Amino acid sequence: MRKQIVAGNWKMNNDLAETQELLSHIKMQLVKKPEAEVMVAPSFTNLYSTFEALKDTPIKVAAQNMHQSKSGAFTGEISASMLKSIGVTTVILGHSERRAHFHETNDILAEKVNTAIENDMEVIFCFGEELQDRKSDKHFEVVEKQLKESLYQISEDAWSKVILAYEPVWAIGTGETASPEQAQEMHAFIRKNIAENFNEEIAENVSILYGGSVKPNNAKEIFAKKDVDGGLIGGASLKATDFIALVNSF
Ligand SMILES: O=C[C@H](O)COP(=O)(O)O
Repeated sequence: MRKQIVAGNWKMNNDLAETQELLSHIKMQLVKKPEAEVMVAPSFTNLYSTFEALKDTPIKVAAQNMHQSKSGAFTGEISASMLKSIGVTTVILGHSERRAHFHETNDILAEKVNTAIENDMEVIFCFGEELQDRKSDKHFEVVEKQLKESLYQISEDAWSKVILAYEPVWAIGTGETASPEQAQEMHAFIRKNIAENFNEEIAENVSILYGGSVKPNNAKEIFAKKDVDGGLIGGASLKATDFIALVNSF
């Protein structure tokens, strides 16, 4: 049975004090044990304090990125072992903002995925088409290429460490959401593609999150779709009441 997950990607928002405040509101409002697995991904500077603050809660902490190399002369970068040394064992890879602004290609992402798996880390692998891809009816092709070139090199065993996050770029931070039907159609395509390239069991067990302008007023309908196992949330995860509403949207 695959997991339902709500993950908040805080992106480059919130300093230390703001992070502490958001965390205390989230903790206060999380009154019942969530049915879904809950995660938050703060900035690197707030990772350790967030990890410490959430120690006694069911909320997991994820990093927003990681370098593919073990160590070395990579000024400004963070390695898998650095994350693990502070207790963080989940990392978001392939977010469209990393692809667009930091030139992360499918090849680089394949290396990052491999490094994370070698380090026994859990990966939230993000992918999704741009607006022109959808307009020209290339969205399935683009998504398949992203998966094939960055993820399908992993072993069957490694899939237990993978969470997928389908995020159509045209829906991120734009207020424009994929319709529940569009999300379901793509998630079903992804699951079928995994079954064809690996097997049915892997395809059935992998959680596929949707991301892109998910808000408390549209989450229930999207999360109710058969192949949508939760969401990777940007903007709405920065407000405790909205985030908790999303956590309770199943
Ligand atoms: O990682 C989260 C996604 O980029 C979605 O962001 P958004 O909810 O602000 O559209």
